[in-house]
Amino acid sequence: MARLALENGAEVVLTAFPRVSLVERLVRRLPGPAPVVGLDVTDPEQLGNLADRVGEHFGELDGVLHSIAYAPPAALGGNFTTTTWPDVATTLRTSTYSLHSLSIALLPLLRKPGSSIVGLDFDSSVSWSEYDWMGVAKSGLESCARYLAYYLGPQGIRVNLVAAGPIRTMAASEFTKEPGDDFYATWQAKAPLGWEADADPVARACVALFSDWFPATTGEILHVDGGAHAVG
Ligand SMILES: NC(=O)c1ccc[n+]([C@@H]2O[C@H](COP(=O)([O-])OP(=O)(O)OC[C@H]3O[C@@H](n4cnc5c(N)ncnc54)[C@H](O)[C@@H]3O)[C@@H](O)[C@H]2O)c1
Repeated sequence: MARLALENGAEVVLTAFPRVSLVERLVRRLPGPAPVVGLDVTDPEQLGNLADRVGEHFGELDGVLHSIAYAPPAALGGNFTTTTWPDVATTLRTSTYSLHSLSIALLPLLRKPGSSIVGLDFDSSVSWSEYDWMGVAKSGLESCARYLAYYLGPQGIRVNLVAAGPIRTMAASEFTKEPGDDFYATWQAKAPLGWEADADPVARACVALFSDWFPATTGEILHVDGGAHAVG
């Protein structure tokens, strides 16, 4: 996403957790400079000074991408019926409430009217084997996005989600650990357009939602999954 935005002339600031140095190393591979600020989205103090820290780089933001999720292993992987509240709470705080906390923390910097918040979602209209409490968190994320759309709309700020098909990332490997579990192949077979588990179409959809090509769209979930959500 950052690569695509930079290639298209945007300026980008990235947040990093847990290690800023790791993201700074990744940034060196990008086609242009992108400042990095540390952010634990569950830490009220870091959220409280986020606008100041980001503001040191850019006085105004055209958009915010929420690409944050975490669930402890005990909240994933078939543990749904035995997960305890502290693990559920961590999942919801990091993966659901963070859309609210990140958006509100950066609200002073968001251009009004005309800016856009985009979050990454995974279809939560059905339960998925192994996804467990992250599925619940994504349902909450979808609702949170609709409420933010309602409350921020009058300031001309749009809030939308991109529901992506599965992409091979570190986080995704947490719930596709079983050797015979070829979730990706199943998805590819189901999707009318096929599905290469490639992040590029997902990044393109995010950039489109940030652009002025969706000026009247908010509270929406845009599926970028090869069409898998639409077929039984
Ligand atoms: N990989 C997939 O198949 C897939 C599919 C649909 C949606 N998504 C969503 O895309 C987003 C990115 O996930 P990913 O798969 O690229 O995995 P990832 O592990 O690369 O991304 C998760 C991100 O959350 C950040 N994070 C975790 N805890 C944090 C905290 N306390 N404070 C701040 N940041 C924190 C991590 O630093 C990491 O950058 C997530 O919202 C995920 O649910 C992923």
